[in-house]
Amino acid sequence: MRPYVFVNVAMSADGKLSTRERRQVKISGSIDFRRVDQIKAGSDAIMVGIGTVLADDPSLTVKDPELKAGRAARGEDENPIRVVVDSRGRTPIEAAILNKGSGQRIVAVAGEADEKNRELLREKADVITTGTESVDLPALLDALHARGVRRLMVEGGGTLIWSLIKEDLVDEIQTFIGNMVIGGKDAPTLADGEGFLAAQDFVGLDLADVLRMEEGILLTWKVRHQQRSIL
Ligand SMILES: NC(=O)C1=CN([C@@H]2O[C@H](COP(=O)(O)OP(=O)(O)OC[C@H]3O[C@@H](n4cnc5c(N)ncnc54)[C@H](OP(=O)(O)O)[C@@H]3O)[C@@H](O)[C@H]2O)C=CC1
Ligand SMILES: Nc1nc(O)c(N)c(N[C@@H]2O[C@H](COP(=O)(O)O)[C@@H](O)[C@H]2O)n1
Repeated sequence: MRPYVFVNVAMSADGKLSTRERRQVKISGSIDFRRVDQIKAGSDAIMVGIGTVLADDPSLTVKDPELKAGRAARGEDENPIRVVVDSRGRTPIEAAILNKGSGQRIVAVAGEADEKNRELLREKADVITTGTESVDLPALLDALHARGVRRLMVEGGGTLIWSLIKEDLVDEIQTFIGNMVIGGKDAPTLADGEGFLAAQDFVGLDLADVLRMEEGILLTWKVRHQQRSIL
């Protein structure tokens, strides 16, 4: 069993999540920021890859005091469980995600992670080990479900999202598309990794919603699970 998995990212008009130097870019405005805060507050857990932690040092906390209070009133921690997918246990011990705000943290590592790194991370987070060289994502989602996670938000980046899509583990994709071109063939996109080659492997989507927002557009896609061939 796994949680409902939805991806949320902001991208430029040319589909980039940031610059080729992987520097964080402000793509969306205050209305989208508020929307992201709301969907975060409505999630049981929020997940990012280690690339995002090293590039952006995000806290992934709920920002609005009313949304935090709403979670507390429902008997939940102020923040959803924050999960880093980090095979080698490279999450810096001083990272914002491990230190800012209350709530549980999980660092998901693979079997080959250095034991010293794991020991250090255990001071700040639960460490879940799955897979050998890289994190076994189906097993991780299974472990999160066993801990009560039913709704999982994935904030990026492109490498992690690609793996989740490839393994047919994503149910919904929300993208805010902003009014800028970032460019660069090496700049991260929604789904990096090796990509599919054959049309029958492409992931089919149903357009669930289109919303004009500030100077951009918010698209919501539902993933068609059944129509894909086995990878
Ligand atoms: N605009 C937006 O909304 C957002 C933009 N971003 C941007 O995205 C960029 C970061 O993305 P990216 O560099 O792709 O990094 P990711 O955050 O996607 O992290 C990828 C890393 O996760 C680790 N990992 C472990 N197991 C797996 C697995 N099974 N599948 C995939 N990855 C795994 C790997 O590192 P290892 O082998 O060491 O474990 C891998 O390199 C930054 O520039 C950031 O600013 C990020 C989030 C949102
Ligand atoms: N929704 C959204 N809009 C943008 O314009 C962005 N640049 C991002 N980026 C991601 O949001 C995360 C920040 O989290 P905290 O504010 O530190 O909690 C981080 O992962 C960015 O990459 N998102």
